[in-house]
Amino acid sequence: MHSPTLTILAALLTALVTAVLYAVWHFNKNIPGLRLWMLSFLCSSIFTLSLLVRSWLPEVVGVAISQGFVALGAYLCLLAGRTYMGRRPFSHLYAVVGIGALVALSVVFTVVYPHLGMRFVLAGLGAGVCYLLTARTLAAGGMHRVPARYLLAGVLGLHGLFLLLRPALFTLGSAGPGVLPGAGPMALVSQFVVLEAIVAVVLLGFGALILANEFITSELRHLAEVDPLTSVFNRRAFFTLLDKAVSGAQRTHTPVPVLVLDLDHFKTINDTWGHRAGDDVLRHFVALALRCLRKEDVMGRLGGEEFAIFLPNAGAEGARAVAERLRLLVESHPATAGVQSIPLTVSIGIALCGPGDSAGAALQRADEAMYLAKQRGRNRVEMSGPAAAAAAPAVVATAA
Ligand SMILES: Nc1nc2c(ncn2[C@@H]2O[C@H](COP(=O)(O)OP(=O)(O)OP(=O)(O)O)[C@@H](O)[C@H]2O)c(=O)[nH]1
Repeated sequence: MHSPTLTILAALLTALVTAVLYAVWHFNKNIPGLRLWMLSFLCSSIFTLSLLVRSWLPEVVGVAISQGFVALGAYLCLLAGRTYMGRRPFSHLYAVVGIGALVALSVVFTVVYPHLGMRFVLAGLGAGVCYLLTARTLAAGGMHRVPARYLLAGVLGLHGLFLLLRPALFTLGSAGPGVLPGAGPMALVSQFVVLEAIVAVVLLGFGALILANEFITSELRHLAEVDPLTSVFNRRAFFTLLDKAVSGAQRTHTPVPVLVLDLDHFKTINDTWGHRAGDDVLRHFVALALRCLRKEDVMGRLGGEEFAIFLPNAGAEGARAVAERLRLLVESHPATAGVQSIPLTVSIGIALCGPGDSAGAALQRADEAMYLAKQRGRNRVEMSGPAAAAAAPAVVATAA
């Protein structure tokens, strides 16, 4: 295909991708880095447009615009990647100095020592390094969390490498028999370079959209699974996770201890200190509880001031020890409302979810054990029948 036709195609596609990213960003302004992705594509659009009007501009102006916007676009891409990954942005001073130096050198190699090859090297250098750094930034972390990020990192890495190696292609092309652009190997190289740019624009545009989609999906999952007040799992998500843990444990015939925890006299706390202080107490309680748990233990809020925990790798005795530690920690760490402290205690029921048992039934038994703890004076740990037997010879109930 004729090179100018390819350039027009590249300009149209880049403008289209920019418009799509703008629309997505307009309705999802909370997606980190999306505005920067969009601005990066805007720079690429200006660059491709500048190629189309190049013959009407003084050469030095065309070169300065191209070099400036290619480098700025790549830098914004790097910033977008870092923002998406929650990394600190660079000082923009480095970028201003770097881009300014690239543009100045390009002008030198246009006006003072005209050298097309050096201009290609300069254009590829700044942008190539930025794309490679973006690829490295996106590839950091765990692949299992956001696999699509790796696709984008791969495309960015290949594009960055191509930009760095591109001058070699032109050297090869100019060594061929037809040295004029538009004929012979040089024309083929030019077409290949524009084709690569078109493919890169489309893939990077898709990559940015996939990232945006991934972010929205994980936000929705978070909203659907996590209790907004305490940031532990909500009732539904806790049940799902417990069900999964119970099915896994039944295959290995290891019972899963389930704890139901209910704050004592929470209504009085609300009535005395106000609902907002009550909310703070709930968060304080969760923070204390998490201090007693291991990484694999799961905590959820069943509703109000009632919570549940399951401990996948603890037996009956281990569960009892955790519950007792938690009870003591809560008792010895009152919450605070301003300078005053709010005394706090918790009643805990434990049940074991063994082979042939269901998550719902185990939770029900743990709930009954928790009510027994309430009846027996609160600030206690009680185990339901089979769990108590499994924890023997430990004393069944612990008085406050
Ligand atoms: N601050 C706050 N209070 C809540 C929330 N959810 C439920 N509550 C309150 O928690 C209180 C629960 O009271 P009760 O069920 O009587 O239980 P209790 O006072 O802890 O008594 P016992 O459980 O028998 O020790 C009610 O006053 C609810 O309004 C919440 O998200 N924030």
